Amino acid sequence: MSTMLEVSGLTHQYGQGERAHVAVRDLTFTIESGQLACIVGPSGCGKSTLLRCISGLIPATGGSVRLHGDEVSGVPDDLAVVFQDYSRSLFPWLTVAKNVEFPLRWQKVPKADRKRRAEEVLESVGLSGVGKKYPWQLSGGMQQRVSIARALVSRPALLLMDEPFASVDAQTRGELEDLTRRVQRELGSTILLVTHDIDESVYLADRVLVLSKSPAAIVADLDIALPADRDQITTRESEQFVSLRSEVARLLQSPQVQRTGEADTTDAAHAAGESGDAAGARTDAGSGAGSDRFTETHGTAESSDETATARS
Ligand SMILES: Nc1ncnc2c1ncn2[C@@H]1O[C@H](COP(=O)(O)OP(=O)(O)OP(=O)(O)O)[C@@H](O)[C@H]1O
Repeated sequence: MSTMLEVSGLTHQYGQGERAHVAVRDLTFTIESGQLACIVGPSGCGKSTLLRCISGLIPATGGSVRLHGDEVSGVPDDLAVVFQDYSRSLFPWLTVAKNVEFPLRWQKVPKADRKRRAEEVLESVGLSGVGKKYPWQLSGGMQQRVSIARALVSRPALLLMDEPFASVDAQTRGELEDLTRRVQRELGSTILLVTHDIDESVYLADRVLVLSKSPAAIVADLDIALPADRDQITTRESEQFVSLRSEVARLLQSPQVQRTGEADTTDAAHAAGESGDAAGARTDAGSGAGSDRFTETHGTAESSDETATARS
């Protein structure tokens, strides 16, 4: 496997002087080509800032980001981002097909190719036949599928996903998780996905990076050695899965993660205010309560050394 993304000593500071706030400090990691990696960390720790720096939307104030060897200094052509808020990222005045084609117009791909590729990618996300509709005529889950299709249509070298399923109901969320894994395997995409949801990170990923409170530092880098074929019921029931989610939950409650030199009270209040998702059964990285609930319910938090390898 070749290295797709190389993040070295990445630091981002918002503002200057007394108003300066260091959101991420000295982060170093690599993502291999074809990997699906998830980032979890407490609310406000700097996950979105990290993705914005990787995508070139904001400049790093220290360190560097390289995409297949090239230093990122603006938004690279072969990088795509899926955001949580699909309603704000799709163009309501364009049909679904035109929304999906949009990045190809930018790349000056001929019209017939654009149409064919948009149809293909819509089919791969289970939306063939809706190309002529407008986004606002679709359900939230379908709109997020359109966003994913639009991100994939240009065959990006790296797909960044920032809490992509946080605004849909629990059942749709499961469907979109499965869609992401299927598409990633079929296309061999490299994906870096940020989530608050510990269960989701373990279910989706080949690898989970656990971040500390702001300014974010990498506390653990876990291999998720679950079988490639995953199923919302049997995988989540498996001992290996339960053990891994315990491992991540424990890490998120560890002093290493909770310790914070610079996080302000707003961050702490924000973290405490998070209360898991509508399903009520997930464990939320932004909520100590979620982890307690897990411990009470499942009480089998054994060492997961067999299934998780801490790389750092
Ligand atoms: N534009 C900005 N100007 C100043 N500070 C900012 C800005 N954007 C984010 N921050 C601060 O940087 C820190 C990290 O924010 P960021 O949104 O990256 O965290 P996050 O981990 O993605 O949060 P959440 O999990 O709640 O989405 C927070 O303390 C936040 O208040």
